[in-house]
Amino acid sequence: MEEKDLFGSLDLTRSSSEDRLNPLNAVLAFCGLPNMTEPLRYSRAEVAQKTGRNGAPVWIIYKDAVYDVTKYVAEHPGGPELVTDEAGTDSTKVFHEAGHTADAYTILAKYKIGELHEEEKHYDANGKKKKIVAVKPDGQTRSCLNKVTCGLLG
Ligand code: HEM
Repeated sequence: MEEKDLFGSLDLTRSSSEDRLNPLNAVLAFCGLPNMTEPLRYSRAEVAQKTGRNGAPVWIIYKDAVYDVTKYVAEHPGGPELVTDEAGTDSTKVFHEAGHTADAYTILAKYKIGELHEEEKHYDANGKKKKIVAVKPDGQTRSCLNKVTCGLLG
């Protein structure tokens, strides 16, 4: 019987350079399984549908990561409503301001299911909040000095 050449028969055109360097990903790709070292990505709109209502699960966002806390809701020491009220939302501020101990953060980490798409993230790779730059429509981007000069010149 002809023996399969695991790495030789891989379609390397479909994998990234990182995949090719990581033997685990090469094996997963060979078996037609998803890349396990990359987090699953979700959009904010997708998370917004996971409100816990009508049988939907309870998902929250905390610092750009997505958590499915459906199974934790009933156990929540502050009562289930505090969590379900936030279902489907970016709960970063609320979760932080609730004054949770390190225990709560450890528990939360166990429910992580993925991350937001890169372009929807609010934090950079160092965990710092990104600066949101407001883009003004054309014609409104003149600096103050420019505006004063234009004003003086009529
Ligand atoms: C997102 C909305 C949430 C709000 C507003 C909230 C609020 C609170 C409040 C007010 C308490 C204090 C309860 C008391 O002392 O009687 C508490 C405790 C706690 N919460 Fe939450 N919580 C939220 C989500 C979560 C989630 C998602 C987890 C974990 C997956 C969690 C884990 C805990 C734990 C372990 C405690 C016990 C005290 C501690 O270790 O901080 N909470 N929460």
